[in-house]
Amino acid sequence: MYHIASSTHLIMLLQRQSRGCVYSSVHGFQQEEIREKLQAFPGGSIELLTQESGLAVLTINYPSRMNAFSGSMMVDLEERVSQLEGWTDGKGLIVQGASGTFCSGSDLNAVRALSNPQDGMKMCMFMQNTLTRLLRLPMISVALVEGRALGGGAELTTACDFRLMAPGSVIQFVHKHMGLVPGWGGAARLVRIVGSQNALKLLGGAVKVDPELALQIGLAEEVLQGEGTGTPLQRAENWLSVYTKGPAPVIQAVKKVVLSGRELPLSEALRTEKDVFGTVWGGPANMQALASKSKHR
Ligand SMILES: CCCC(=O)SCCNC(=O)CCNC(=O)[C@H](O)C(C)(C)COP(=O)(O)OP(=O)(O)OC[C@H]1O[C@@H](n2cnc3c(N)ncnc32)[C@H](O)[C@@H]1OP(=O)(O)O
Repeated sequence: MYHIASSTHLIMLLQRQSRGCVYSSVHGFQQEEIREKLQAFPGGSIELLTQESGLAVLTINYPSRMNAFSGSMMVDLEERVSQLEGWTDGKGLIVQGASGTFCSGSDLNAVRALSNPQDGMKMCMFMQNTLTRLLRLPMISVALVEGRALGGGAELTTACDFRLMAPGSVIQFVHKHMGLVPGWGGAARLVRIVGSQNALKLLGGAVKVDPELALQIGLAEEVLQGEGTGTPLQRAENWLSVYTKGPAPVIQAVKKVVLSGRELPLSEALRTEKDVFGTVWGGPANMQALASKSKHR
């Protein structure tokens, strides 16, 4: 029998779908098994700070290894993403590295220990799931790149909606030099950001992308200039606040309609847009705007 779902039910369904992982047990992926393996390579942490303003800061924290991802940090990241998925007041997210550098990719000590193809594939599925969920969070996300974003670190930047680069910073897909290709979803996302020609150049040449080149090819949105106007994090917060000003349900709706436009075939994206529209139409922000007879001059 066919049931017409209530709009709340439908939205919950959509939310679950949009949070959806790429891999599940159907693909031979056992989350608990790989979590256990990854936990055997400890070090560093992923810190999450949520603010009343609706902005959160996620920090990759392993300075003694240039913020490389240990196994336990991969597990940490998955847990922080789960926390953010449940944060109803969230509007914006900044992903940064500790101590003035972004992330130097996976911890080479863990990579060496997990170098057999089966373990490599499991780690790859785990990180693809996490980074897909990060990109699909119902908030606008920014990677704040200071210092270097190398290998998996470069891939992580592509799991954010925007990239802001500090002067002198570098994004480099060094995988070719390691005899690898991206495996955390970085190639698929990069093609969508800069196009296949540019992606081929960046991956094939393991090109060091400085802020100027990043702006030119559309990898970065802005270079955070302006010594004396606050820390790079404050400047990134200022930049993001322009897009997150307003009530959380409206900002989250903005992200959802853009996300569905980006990821779904047109007919499906249109239907999703209609459903998301239904959540804000006649809502508190809409009623308030109508009552105040606002003009947009
Ligand atoms: C699908 C994922 C694919 C991947 O991510 S593969 C990994 C790709 N990343 C790399 O190959 C980065 C290798 N590291 C480097 O090139 C350099 O360390 C880097 C980041 C340019 C920094 O150079 P320097 O400023 O000269 O500093 P340094 O080399 O002395 O590094 C400081 C300490 O950090 C360590 N480190 C940096 N990146 C690491 C990593 N990815 N895994 C494990 N340890 C890493 C480095 O070994 C050094 O430690 P220590 O002081 O010698 O004990």
